[in-house]
Amino acid sequence: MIQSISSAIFTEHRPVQIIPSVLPADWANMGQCVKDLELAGVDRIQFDVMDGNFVPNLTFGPEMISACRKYCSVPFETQLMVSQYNCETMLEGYVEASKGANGEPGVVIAHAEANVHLHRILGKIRQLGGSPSVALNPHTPMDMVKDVLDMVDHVLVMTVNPGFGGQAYIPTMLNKITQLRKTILDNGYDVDIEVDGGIKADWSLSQCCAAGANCFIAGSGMFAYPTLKEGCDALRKVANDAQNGIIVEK
Ligand SMILES: O=C(CO)[C@@H](O)[C@H](O)COP(=O)(O)O
Repeated sequence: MIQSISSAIFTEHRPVQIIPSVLPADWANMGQCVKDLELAGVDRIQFDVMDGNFVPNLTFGPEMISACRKYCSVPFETQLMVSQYNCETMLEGYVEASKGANGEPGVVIAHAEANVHLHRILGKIRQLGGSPSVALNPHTPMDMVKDVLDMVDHVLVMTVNPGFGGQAYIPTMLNKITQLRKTILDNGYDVDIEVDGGIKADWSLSQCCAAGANCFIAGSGMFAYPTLKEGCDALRKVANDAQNGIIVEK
């Protein structure tokens, strides 16, 4: 692994956030897992919500996520990899389940491809007391969300096709991240960029950070370490280095 010192593309950096996906956790001990993740120093915890329809896999409902709330106070986020019907009918439950320990807004992520009425869904998340975010599959261009950037707190760029953990990072997403960050900066929006899928404490995270992402979701890239703290620290170090111009080359 060669490291080079070069300037990151953007000089205005937003705070780095390390966000584990709980897909690789022991689901029979999820309460203990979110507690351990909090102790490891993560900024937020992501629950991958899959409905067996929008993606070919089935995971957590709002009750399961709410049941974890009493085990930690770190904020939650729910990525709704669900069809429009499920998104609309269960939205309130997911907004509630995502809320913080003191009722503060949790991040609720709607997929651009799943929702014909994306503008309405994002507005509803805010109205219900959530922090709205929009996710883009690898094939979806950033133009698809250009006109909702004023409504969201985050945009999530998928760096794998959604549905499963442990897949290989898709490096061609870097251009989309750069374009998004440029559009956000040019318009003066207050929006974080999240990346999700195959993100590890190596060139994958480093180059996404240099392109303008500041929130890093990692499943296998976090749980592969002997301890969760080591995983969290390794991811954070690569991100901090990248923001300081130390970019890891492939
Ligand atoms: O949303 C997804 C997959 O659909 C991601 O959150 C992955 O679950 C992250 O896992 P790794 O790729 O980091 O193992």
